[in-house]
Amino acid sequence: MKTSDQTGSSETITSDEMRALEQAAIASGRVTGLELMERAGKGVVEAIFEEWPELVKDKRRAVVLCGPGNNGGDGFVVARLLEKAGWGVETFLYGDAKKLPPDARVNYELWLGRGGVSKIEVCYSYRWASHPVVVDALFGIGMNRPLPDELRNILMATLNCRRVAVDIPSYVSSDTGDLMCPWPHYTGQNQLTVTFHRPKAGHVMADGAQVCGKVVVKDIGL
Ligand SMILES: NC(=O)C1=CN([C@@H]2O[C@H](COP(=O)(O)OP(=O)(O)OC[C@H]3O[C@@H](n4cnc5c(N)ncnc54)[C@H](O)[C@@H]3O)[C@@H](O)[C@H]2O)[C@@H](O)CC1
Ligand SMILES: [K+]
Repeated sequence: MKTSDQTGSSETITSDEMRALEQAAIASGRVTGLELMERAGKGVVEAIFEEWPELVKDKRRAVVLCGPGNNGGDGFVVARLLEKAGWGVETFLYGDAKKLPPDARVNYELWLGRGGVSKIEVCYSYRWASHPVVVDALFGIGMNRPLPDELRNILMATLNCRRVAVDIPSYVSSDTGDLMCPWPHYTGQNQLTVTFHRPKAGHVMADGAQVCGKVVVKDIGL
């Protein structure tokens, strides 16, 4: 597992420490949650083009799977930035848009201005081969229970795509690296994981060290 660290230090931090850092930065007035989310989404898109430079000129199709929290919010930023770069982007939302947290809701609305959002159920019968890039923005450090089967089945169907996990694959616990659903251990190939500020234990420990594939740490100015 390689962590190409761009923030000068690669020791891991816990999800609680990350949340505390984010809240302190926001409380200090130095930055808003929305700015952090924009930087996170921008970091994911940068990492995609750094990892697969051939995708820069060859505009591709991407699918972004957005969850009910701020990880989903990052996904809507990624969708908007890829679409702005000329990509065909489809987004799917797991959860109720009306219940999205504020920063995620803003980015959901911003995305609506550029493209539609489908219910995640549409993915069950998807032809993934025509979508070489799938972005997993379902759950990040807020994942607190096993992944529902229907989401696991969707993610399993994308194994042959270029897979991009926002913050962490949604089936890996960020504090332990344990798999949060039955998941094959060999699936680190063509998996890019883009996390923020520092790696988390889940990127380097236990099964997470395998299934996270290439982990890139992007600075979001914390
Ligand atoms: N200001 C911030 O807080 C920032 C957050 N960021 C992103 O936000 C993420 C954390 O966002 P949240 O704290 O909203 O948490 P998540 O977006 O990771 O997920 C939380 C939501 O999913 C639900 N959930 C958790 N596990 C579930 C499961 N197994 N099945 C079904 N529902 C489940 C929770 O009830 C909650 O509604 C980070 O991973 C990162 O991607 C970044 O944008 C940086 C800034
Ligand atoms: K994720």
